[in-house]
Amino acid sequence: MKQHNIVLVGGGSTWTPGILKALTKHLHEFPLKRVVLYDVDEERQEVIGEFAKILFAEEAPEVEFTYTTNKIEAYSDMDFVFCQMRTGGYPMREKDEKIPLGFGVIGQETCGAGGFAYGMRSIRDMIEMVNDVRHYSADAWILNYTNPAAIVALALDRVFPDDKKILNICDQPVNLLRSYGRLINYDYNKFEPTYFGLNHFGWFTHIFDENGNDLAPKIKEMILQGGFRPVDAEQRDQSWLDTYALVEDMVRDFPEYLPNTYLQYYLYPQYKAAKLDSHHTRANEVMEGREKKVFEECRDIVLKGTAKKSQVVHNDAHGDMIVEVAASISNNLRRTYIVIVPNNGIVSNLSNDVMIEVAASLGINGPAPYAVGEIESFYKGLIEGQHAYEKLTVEAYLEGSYTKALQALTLNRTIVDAKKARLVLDALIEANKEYWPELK
Ligand SMILES: NC(=O)c1ccc[n+]([C@@H]2O[C@H](COP(=O)([O-])OP(=O)(O)OC[C@H]3O[C@@H](n4cnc5c(N)ncnc54)[C@H](O)[C@@H]3O)[C@@H](O)[C@H]2O)c1
Ligand SMILES: O=P(O)(O)OC[C@H]1O[C@H](O[C@H]2[C@H](O)[C@@H](O)[C@@H](O)O[C@@H]2CO)[C@H](O)[C@@H](O)[C@@H]1O
Ligand SMILES: [Mn+2]
Repeated sequence: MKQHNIVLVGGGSTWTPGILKALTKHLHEFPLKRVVLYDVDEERQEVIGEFAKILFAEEAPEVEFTYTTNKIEAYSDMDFVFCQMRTGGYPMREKDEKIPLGFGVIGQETCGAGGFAYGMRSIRDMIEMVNDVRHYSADAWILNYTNPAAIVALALDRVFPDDKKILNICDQPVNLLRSYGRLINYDYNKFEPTYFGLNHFGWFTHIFDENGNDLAPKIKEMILQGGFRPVDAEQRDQSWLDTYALVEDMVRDFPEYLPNTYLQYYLYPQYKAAKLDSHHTRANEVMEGREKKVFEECRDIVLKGTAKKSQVVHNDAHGDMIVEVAASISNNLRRTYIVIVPNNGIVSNLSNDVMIEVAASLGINGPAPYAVGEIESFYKGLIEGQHAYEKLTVEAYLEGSYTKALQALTLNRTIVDAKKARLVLDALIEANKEYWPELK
């Protein structure tokens, strides 16, 4: 089996320890020659990098491991680029969440005005990353987690239409599958799901078992009877438990399909905005929780000189997914994952340029998505509105257009009112001066 060279862009991310753990766990199907962590923040990179040295020495000493802030070292001679950057970091995420809430609309990492602001920041760095990678490793696969994945995917498709080796992914569908598995006490690995939508904006239509029975009706029934919790509920903060709990309301109101958790921001925008605390948002929860814990534990591991029994290298769907996707592509395994691809007729009544999230078989030539066919009016209407918002966001960035930015936010279901959209947009422009192009 081929031994791979891989780089993690955003090597100082809170998710890096989990991905590294997944890499060591999957060596049998995804052998490694060289692993590089790359980040623009030297301090973050050093903490995670020093921890990773210990992890590899203990779990896979044969792997050449380095960390760097140098692009040439990071991107030269790579087979896979795993990308998970956050332009502006958590302090900007905090503004994305708090500024819209100050105007009474949803403030969320990837949805609504917050997702718009984050998207406008991510596009610039993501374009730069692809150009750099292609300069130093023309054939590398780029697997991207960077959010908002829907907007990033659309922007990269626009700017690099002929690049067939960029794949945008999200772990939320597989997290939902794991959570359904826990709910009905069934091995989620045996599920065969059908799913359609945009990223953070989709539905499971069926969840088949290995005998061809659709388990979706049973899952919906159980949710209606006893509520819904994430597979790793014991490790979740309260805000995520609240988010999962509201799936019950969505299933009651719209019982046809099983919704992605993120749809609640669009289906109940006023109710959700009223529930969110504009003084203490998810960004605060993460900075006080996951970020603090990951960095403290990594420092502690370095002091102790061992990563054995560490909590920080706990492994979940996030780490597993990106490594398994890489293994499926590299070894032509043709396993099925839910990924983000150009529509090109997969949902037959949506336009070709929509970046849809669907089940696809992943092999050496990339994703081969399974056909979905026609979708019904409710879903088509929601998706087309959201796609128009995403497209206008990308165009606002590429053209430096204030009008398109205002159109995008007005179309977003979490805002709707154009006067409110203008107020939020102006406040976000002020907060993002360092990152966005000038909008005229
Ligand atoms: N698609 C998904 O389902 C999914 C799941 C989890 C996280 N994410 C995304 O993964 C990313 C990381 O999340 P996090 O919460 O760990 O954030 P984080 O801030 O802890 O980590 C991001 C890292 O990226 C670095 N960075 C910023 N700009 C960079 C650039 N241009 N080049 C290289 N590195 C850069 C930062 O310095 C930071 O260390 C975010 O975009 C997040 O939204 C996506
Ligand atoms: O609010 P955060 O930073 O904790 O999470 C935001 C991300 O939420 C989803 O990711 C899940 C992930 O699916 C799962 O593996 C698990 O570990 O928890 C995460 C949430 O904490 C979402 O898919 C991502 O796009 C978000 O960035
Ligand atoms: Mn996601």
